[in-house]
Amino acid sequence: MLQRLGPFMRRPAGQLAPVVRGLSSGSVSIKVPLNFWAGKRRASHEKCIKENVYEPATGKILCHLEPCDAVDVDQAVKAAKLAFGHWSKMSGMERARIMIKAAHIIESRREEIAQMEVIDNGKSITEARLDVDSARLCIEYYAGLANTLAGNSMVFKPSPLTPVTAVMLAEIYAEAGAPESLFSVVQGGQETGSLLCHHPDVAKVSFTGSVPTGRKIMEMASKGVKPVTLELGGKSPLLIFQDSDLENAVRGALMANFLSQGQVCSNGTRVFVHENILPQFLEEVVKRTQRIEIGDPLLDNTRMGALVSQPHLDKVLSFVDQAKKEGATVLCGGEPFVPTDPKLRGGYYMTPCVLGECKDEMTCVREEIFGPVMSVLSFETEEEVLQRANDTTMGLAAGVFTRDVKRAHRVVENLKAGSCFINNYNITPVEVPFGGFKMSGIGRENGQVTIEYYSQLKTVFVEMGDVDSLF
Ligand SMILES: NC(=O)C1=CN([C@@H]2O[C@H](COP(=O)(O)OP(=O)(O)OC[C@H]3O[C@@H](n4cnc5c(N)ncnc54)[C@H](O)[C@@H]3O)[C@@H](O)[C@H]2O)C=CC1
Repeated sequence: MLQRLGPFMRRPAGQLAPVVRGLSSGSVSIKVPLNFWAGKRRASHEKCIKENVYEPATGKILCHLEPCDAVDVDQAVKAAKLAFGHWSKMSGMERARIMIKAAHIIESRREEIAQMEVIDNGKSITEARLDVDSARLCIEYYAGLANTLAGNSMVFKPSPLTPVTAVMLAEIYAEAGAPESLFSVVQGGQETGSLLCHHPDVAKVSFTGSVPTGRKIMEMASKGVKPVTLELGGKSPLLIFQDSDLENAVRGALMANFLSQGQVCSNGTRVFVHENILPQFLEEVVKRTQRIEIGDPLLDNTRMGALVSQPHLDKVLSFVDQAKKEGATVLCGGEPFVPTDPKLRGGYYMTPCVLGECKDEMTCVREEIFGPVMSVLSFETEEEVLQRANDTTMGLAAGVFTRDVKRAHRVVENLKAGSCFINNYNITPVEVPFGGFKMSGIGRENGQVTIEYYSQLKTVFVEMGDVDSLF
């Protein structure tokens, strides 16, 4: 494993903390370039201003980001175009074999990739392992479909806050035998992103991020009349009826709010609870929220790691302050958290928060916070809660807890959201399409339908007889 981690340089031995299954928080410093095209890692061609990238768990510098400029983006796109030529001439079976090989490599390097993801992103190792599994399953699923279809090449720009693991994926595809530059990585922020959107050889733009940025992406893509897939933000409702299994409803509410420190687009952050069960629900949900183990995300027993950056942590905490000013009650959490381990003191931690006495018009109920903050609201009737649940510009996901099957289906039929969950939340198997209604996006990821968003239909007429001319 350490050999595989060769490119990631460890700090001097004296600074090494006890190793947790190979890596420990604060022990990694990456010196190798993070762009990848034409078969290898590359530095940006100009000596540009390097930006610091911080490890969320410790606040230490993890690596430096060299944003790609127009020349780099052009090279990467041209190389991807060449790769498309090779890939699309291969048989479906050959493409599927390469994808399956990539999935095997991911499986064999699961722990190493998961650890780098934790170091890059700050989420707990338990979640990161599941993420690696879902990446593998996704590739396996589409390998199954690849047998009969044409393939694409892709130039991927990760978030400048988490640049590390996408390059590992690029290396894995190369190792699996994919044509050079089939999957390339260019690093950078909005300028690099807009260069990609405007590049004449980019045929399709797929974007995951916030609604305001998604709007800009769509505008840019429209200049070249390019199709877009947009996976944007949410403010999803979770409806808990009086006849729910309370234990499962509480579990569902926690899963709907606190995975990845609340940085999950589909989170059910507006939790509507029937007024008759509100006190029991709040007591249980607060008790369990307070028990969530916060700390070193590389430790197995940690359930909540660090938020992705200091500015983002500040933003989430300011949402909690704003909620207090607008009359919500902080039932637990919502404070910066400083772990006892000295190496984690500079990390971006907070205690998960439950807000009570929330009202529909409050900022915490209307705006996406993208942090571990659950807003709880009470309701009386099904009709009322449906109207309030749908009263949002977004529509990514929604959930309902009830023992009444008829009610469950009636409610889901009326919820305006792309993914609806009955008696569970945040389940996203790769076979099932995922995407939003309203301003939460355009198009779908996962499932067979996604193929349509990444394919062109071509109709070919072949005349076997004579042309029947009117002239
Ligand atoms: N629907 C979905 O599947 C998912 C949606 N999200 C959403 O993403 C958001 C959080 O992610 P962030 O990275 O903070 O979003 P963001 O919108 O700030 O940034 C996303 C990406 O866009 C790039 N970018 C920013 N401005 C740009 C511009 N003018 N032109 C081109 N590129 C630009 C950034 O460099 C980054 O890579 C939340 O709203 C969340 O709900 C997150 C995960 C999944």
